[in-house]
Amino acid sequence: MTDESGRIAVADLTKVFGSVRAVDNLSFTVAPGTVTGFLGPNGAGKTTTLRCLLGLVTPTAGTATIGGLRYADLPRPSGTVGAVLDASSFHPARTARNHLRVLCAANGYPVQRGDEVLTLVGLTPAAGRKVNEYSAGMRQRLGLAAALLGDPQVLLLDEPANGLDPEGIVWLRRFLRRMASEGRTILLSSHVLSEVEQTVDDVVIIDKGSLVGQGGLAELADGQGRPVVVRGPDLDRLAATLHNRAGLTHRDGALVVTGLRREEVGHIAFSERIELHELTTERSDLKDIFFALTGGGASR
Ligand SMILES: Nc1ncnc2c1ncn2[C@@H]1O[C@H](COP(=O)(O)OP(=O)(O)OP(=O)(O)O)[C@@H](O)[C@H]1O
Repeated sequence: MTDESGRIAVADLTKVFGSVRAVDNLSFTVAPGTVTGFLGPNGAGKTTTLRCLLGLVTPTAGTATIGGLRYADLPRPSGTVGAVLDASSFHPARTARNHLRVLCAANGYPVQRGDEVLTLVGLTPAAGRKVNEYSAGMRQRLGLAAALLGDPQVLLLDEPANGLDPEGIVWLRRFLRRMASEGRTILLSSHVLSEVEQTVDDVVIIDKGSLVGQGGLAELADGQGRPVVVRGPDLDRLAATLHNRAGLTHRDGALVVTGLRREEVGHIAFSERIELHELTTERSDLKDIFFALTGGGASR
């Protein structure tokens, strides 16, 4: 797999439905080999963007491409991109195995490919059961199996954690990590940050159709100024040294410093010969970052 063939590029994308600007001049790229969370409140424009990438919606302006090509121009669409937009649209009376056989026949894949993808998603023991007996988590897996039929370089998943129990979320996380480690590009949407926080490397955050943040999780968290927690026997002297350079609070015997990076606090302590027993960056609550960027709640 070459890098460029699996790169997702959304450039100046706008989609207007009547009076609603569902996507508003949105630009971002997603690199192969990563799992990227596409985040935003309900109605932010995530599904519309994914549908533009899949050629299901015609952009009002701008482009949404995979490997530099619009979906309609891909020489082997199902071998390039697999998608799960709605994991409930299966024929209820069909078994999972039969469902995949129908898809294999329709797309020109050998029938055994259906069984291969069922194994990949761990559904082989339930392959002979009717889909209407499937749980929400099993349907998600079946949707993924169908998306994988063409061994695509890119996976686009709309709210894949929906309906999954904690065990299912752990499974999905491992599965997507494996897919990314094979060089695939994974873009998954969610409006529930905590569901994908442990799964994604990078995030693209949108609100009201526009980009409000993009980057690695740590990078975004740092941008919001994560507090630095310091412990040691001489915190009063450190506080006196820092008091006009940073925000300071005392908590549980520690000094909590805001407005300086951990390295800066460490350097100042070192140069003032102040002994430290702990110097850590507080784990930022991504939920707070998300809310700070989007204002929280539904966009429209
Ligand atoms: N076919 C359509 N016709 C009219 N309006 C639409 C259509 N599709 C989407 N919209 C509107 O565009 C906006 C963005 O919707 P979209 O489904 O892309 O958001 P989303 O971020 O995926 O939301 P959710 O998290 O709720 O799935 C919403 O206001 C929605 O009502």
